[in-house]
Order: sequence, then C-alpha cells, then structure tokens
Amino acid sequence: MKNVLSIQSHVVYGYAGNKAAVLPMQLLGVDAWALNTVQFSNHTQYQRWKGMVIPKEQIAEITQGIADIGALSECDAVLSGYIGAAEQGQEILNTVNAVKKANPNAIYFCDPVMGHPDKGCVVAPGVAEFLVSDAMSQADIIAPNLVELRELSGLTVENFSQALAAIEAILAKGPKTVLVKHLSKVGQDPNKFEMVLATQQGMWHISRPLHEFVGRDPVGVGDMTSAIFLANLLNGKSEIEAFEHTANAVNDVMTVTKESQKYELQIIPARNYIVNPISQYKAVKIA
Ligand SMILES: Nc1ncnc2c1ncn2[C@@H]1O[C@H](COP(=O)(O)OP(=O)(O)O)[C@@H](O)[C@H]1O
Ligand SMILES: Cc1ncc(COP(=O)(O)O)c(C=O)c1O
Ligand SMILES: [Mg+2]
Repeated sequence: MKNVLSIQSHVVYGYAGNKAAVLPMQLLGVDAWALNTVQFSNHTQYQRWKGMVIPKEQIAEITQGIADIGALSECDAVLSGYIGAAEQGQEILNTVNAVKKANPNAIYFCDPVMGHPDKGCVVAPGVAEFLVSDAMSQADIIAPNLVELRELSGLTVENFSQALAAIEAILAKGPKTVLVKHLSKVGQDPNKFEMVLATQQGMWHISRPLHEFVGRDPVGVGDMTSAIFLANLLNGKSEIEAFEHTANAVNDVMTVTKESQKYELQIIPARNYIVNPISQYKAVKIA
C-alpha cells in the first residue's frame, strides 16, 4: 500500500482540503496521513467560519514524530493544499525535504490553493507569494486552476493558446507534470468543463460536461481532483490513465452532487464512482 502525507485544511462540517482528499485516496487503496494546516468549522466560501490556523511548529513536530517511529521512509508522496498561513510554507518544504531524504523515490505534489476573488476562497496573505516563489520550484507535480495558472506563470492567460504557453512556462520552473484542474473561461468550449495534463511526453486535453449549479458551485473539487490523480499515479497508472480516471470520477461526484441539490460535495454517496467511474471521457493529445 502506498502512503501520502496530505498537508491541507480540515473542515469539521463539509468537504474541502483533507476532507475532500483523504477519503478518495483511501477508497483508491492509498493511505492518507492527514496533517491539518487549519481546523475550521467549514470552508471559507461560506464567508464565515470559526476555528484556528494550526501553529506552524506542528508541521515539523508531527513530521519528527513520524520519523521517530521510523515510518517517514514509508511516505511515497507529500501532497500540499490549503495553507493556513504564509509561515507554514517553509515548514511544508522542510517536511518535503525530510521525506525525500528518508525515501528518495517520494514525490512532492503541490495543489497551489490561492484566494479566488469571484469564488470567495479566502487564503491568508503571503501564501500565494510563497507558492509562486518557493513551492513551485520544489514541486514534482503542480495542479493549478485558471487563477493559479496565471499567478504561477506570471503570464496573461485569456485564451487556450496562452494557457498552453503558461503551462510551458511552469514546466520550465521545476515541475515535471502540470495538471490544470479547470480551464474555465479559457477552455475551447465555454459549455464544457476542461482540463489539461502536461508531462515530459507532451500535453493532453479532456472535456467533460459543465454542470450548472444553482447559486453556489461546490467547493473542494480541486482538492479531490488532485487527490484522485495522485492516488492513481501511486497505484501505478500512467499519467494519461490517471488523468482520465480523475476527470471521470470527479465528473461523477459532480453529477451526484448536482442531483442532491446540496452545496457540499457528495463524496460519500458517490464513493463507488471514485473507484469505478461510470463517465468514460477520453484524453486527447494536443501537443
Ligand atoms: N463538471 C463540472 N461542472 C461544473 N462545475 C464544475 C465541474 N467540476 C468542477 N466544477 C466547479 O469548478 C470549480 C473549480 O474551481 P477552480 O477554482 O477552477 O479549481 P479548484 O476546485 O481548485 O478551486 C469549482 O467551483 C467546482 O465546483
Ligand atoms: C478551508 C478550505 N480548504 C480548501 C479550499 C480549496 O477548495 P477548492 O478545492 O475548491 O480549491 C477552500 C476553498 O475555499 C477552503 O476554504
Ligand atoms: Mg482549488
């Protein structure tokens, strides 16, 4: 069994961060060691929440605790997502370095969760700058959405070809694989939900239905996307197989969520589709 140290948010109610990542990875047979960066009552897109940012020292302390029992070498990947404060950033990279020292085959998957003006995702000051200046170059895989693609590349991204150029710019900054979780308005078809996977072998595109949600789009989808993609890779799937499985599994969860008419991701009711998606959308090689 493979193991992922998942350093993300924890929400007590609902699904985002580790609550959107841990169960999907475990359903796929990969164990997730949840190290929480915050403990919030709920995700921040409710615009109100209680709880706390976990002190940065906890990241090193928990890492040391796992090292002390000789288990750090069992970690096959560090997955970072929602960071609670900028000062947690370097602690996360220290943990990545410690894991890679204990297991030279381990990888670092960075989901560069940044604040999202129109979605209302609230991220602490300085986190985006840390992701651009420090985390990106250390990441083996990075999974931006459109806002994050613009910030990480530092380029204008207003159409599909500019998105591909931005991906190339990120590949030149360290990551070996870029998974664009959502092309949003720079996709080829405004009525579809599109993703791009860029690897050392080229670029692939996948398109799935764009579900219309009344009012608010569900949150935590990017976290779930990154988790499912990583778990598939650790299970030995090719990057393309992992890409297709991820797009199809996430689409099925979105379908179940839409049918439920609930705001929170319906991961538990849709749990069988995470393992065996019914959607069958295929990746198309574009470069
Ligand atoms: N198939 C789909 N149809 C409609 N909306 C979707 C679909 N899949 C994901 N979404 C929505 O797209 C948005 C993806 O958010 P985005 O900021 O692009 O990435 P992230 O999920 O990392 O924040 C989310 O609001 C999610 O609810
Ligand atoms: C606490 C928390 N964790 C994680 C996320 C990331 O969610 P998403 O996967 O939609 O980017 C958010 C977004 O608002 C959040 O508030
Ligand atoms: Mg996100």
